[in-house]
Amino acid sequence: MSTPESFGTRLRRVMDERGPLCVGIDPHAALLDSWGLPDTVDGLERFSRTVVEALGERVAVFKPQSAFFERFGSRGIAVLEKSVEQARAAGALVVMDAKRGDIGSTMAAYAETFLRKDSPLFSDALTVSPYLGYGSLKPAVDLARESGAGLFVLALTSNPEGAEVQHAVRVDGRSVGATMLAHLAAENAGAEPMGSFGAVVGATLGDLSSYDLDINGPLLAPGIGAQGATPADLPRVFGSVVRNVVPNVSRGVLRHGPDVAGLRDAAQRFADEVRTAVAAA
Ligand SMILES: O=c1ccn([C@@H]2O[C@H](COP(=O)(O)O)[C@@H](O)[C@H]2O)c(=O)[nH]1
Repeated sequence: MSTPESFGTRLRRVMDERGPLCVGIDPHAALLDSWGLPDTVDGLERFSRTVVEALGERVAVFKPQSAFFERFGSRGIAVLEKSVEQARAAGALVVMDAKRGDIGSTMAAYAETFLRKDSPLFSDALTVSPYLGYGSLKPAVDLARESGAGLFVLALTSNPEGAEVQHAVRVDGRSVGATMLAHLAAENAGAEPMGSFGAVVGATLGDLSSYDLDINGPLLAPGIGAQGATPADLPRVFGSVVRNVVPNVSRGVLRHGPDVAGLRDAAQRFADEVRTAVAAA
């Protein structure tokens, strides 16, 4: 059996071709309403299809937020499956934002759901929570390697509440967030052009120079737009690893729909601002 091309390799290529922007597919009830859509499965389907059709051939990555699909039950999950398929068919990579994390034996089932090649919800990468211990993620790490998929591990999240856990200092003097980054650096050691095991690090967090963000892997950076960060913040937050950053914008783009030109213009504006910021770094 041939080894699949790794997520890190595929991500680097699409970032080089399209720029690094990741657009979130977050069908909030308020957004459905502002788009003139009902808060129903039909509204969910029209919203998601519009986003993918507008941006699928332009952005590097889509990040569907699973919660907004799950709230509609099995029919919402069916829309999510279709959206993933359409996004991947358009050449974008899909990072499923489901933030899964559990004891290893259950984690293995989550991994089967999102990281097994023939699963209906197979995604190029999955967000995972390491707060049952990094080692509990091993089934997902192993299956991601086998499938050529990736993970984004919550290390330093964009929300202010995350600090009480992630900045907590262990007996060895290292913070919890720094420990997660160190695990990821070990996972990605020697990978070229970069590893497949990324960290979630909020663009909202200001100066992170006390953290070693050089994990030889991608850094998914939510927080731009609705949460107040801007592309211009990226060099200050990420320093020398800014070229590994996948900046995520969800509501900041989505609020410009349902007009396709509005969505495309908004995504292009963010993409241009990211390019300018990264080039100047
Ligand atoms: O630290 C994190 C991790 C994930 N998210 C998710 O990203 C988007 C952000 O949406 P915006 O509308 O651009 O604020 C959303 O799906 C979050 O669940 C995050 O914000 N921070």
